Amino acid sequence: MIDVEDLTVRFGDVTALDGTSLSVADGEFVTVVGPSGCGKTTLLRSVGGLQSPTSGRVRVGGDPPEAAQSAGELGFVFQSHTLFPWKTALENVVFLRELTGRDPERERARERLVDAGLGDAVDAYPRELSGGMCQRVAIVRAMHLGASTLLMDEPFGELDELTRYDMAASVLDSWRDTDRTVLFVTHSVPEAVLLGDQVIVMADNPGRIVDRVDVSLPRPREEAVMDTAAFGDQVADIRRVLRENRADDEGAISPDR
Ligand SMILES: Nc1ncnc2c1ncn2[C@@H]1O[C@H](COP(=O)(O)OP(=O)(O)OP(=O)(O)O)[C@@H](O)[C@H]1O
Repeated sequence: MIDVEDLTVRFGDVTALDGTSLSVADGEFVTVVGPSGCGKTTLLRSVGGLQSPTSGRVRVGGDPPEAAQSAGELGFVFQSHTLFPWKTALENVVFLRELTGRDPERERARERLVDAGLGDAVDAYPRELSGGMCQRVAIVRAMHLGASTLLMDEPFGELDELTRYDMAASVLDSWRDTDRTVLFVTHSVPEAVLLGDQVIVMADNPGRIVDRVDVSLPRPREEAVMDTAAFGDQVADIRRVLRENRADDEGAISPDR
């Protein structure tokens, strides 16, 4: 359970988040879209305890985020991977479990890497892998940690179109199997609809939540759902909300994405 109450974060004159409240129930997959600079990353970082609020309160599973993090209950995937360069892909994946005193489950970790199309990369170091491959390792690592809450900030940004949807399918599979809570930031409205139970729509100047849209598509969702009229309607609805709340043209989300 994620609980954000009246959260304001200011950086000097910039109000990155203005009195934002948000509640994500256990097991929910909530996606976040909005124009560049509307505070999506700041929201995620605040939930993860990486950003202190100017005012307001954040709780994860009833605890301050810092406590949830040290208990290994928070997993992160950032826009650019944060792998340890001196560890192989497999060692990177098991490390966080070791750090939090859990069974590293090496064989399961190896299987996850193979399932993510990284069978040949298990014993490779990050410098030997492409940016997209490293990002996939980082996603596998977050899944393998088994944290009850997963915070993902544009995790597929560096991936090509096909790999993006393979990874989306693997994140959805893993989420369904473990029932964890996910807060997922993306610039892509179709990706937000494909993945989310709900889509949080944000606006900028100041950064705030302007809508929360239920995604009424059945699960499990395959990529083919994106070709249906119902999917197109949901995407169009969210794009309309984005346009209606656009402060100006600068930095606005492209309606084609
Ligand atoms: N550490 C910081 N110091 C100063 N300003 C910051 C800092 N972090 C974020 N900001 C500002 O706060 C606002 C929100 O930034 P944030 O990165 O949260 O937006 P975003 O929606 O994630 O953007 P993007 O989609 O481009 O990643 C922006 O105006 C940004 O410049």
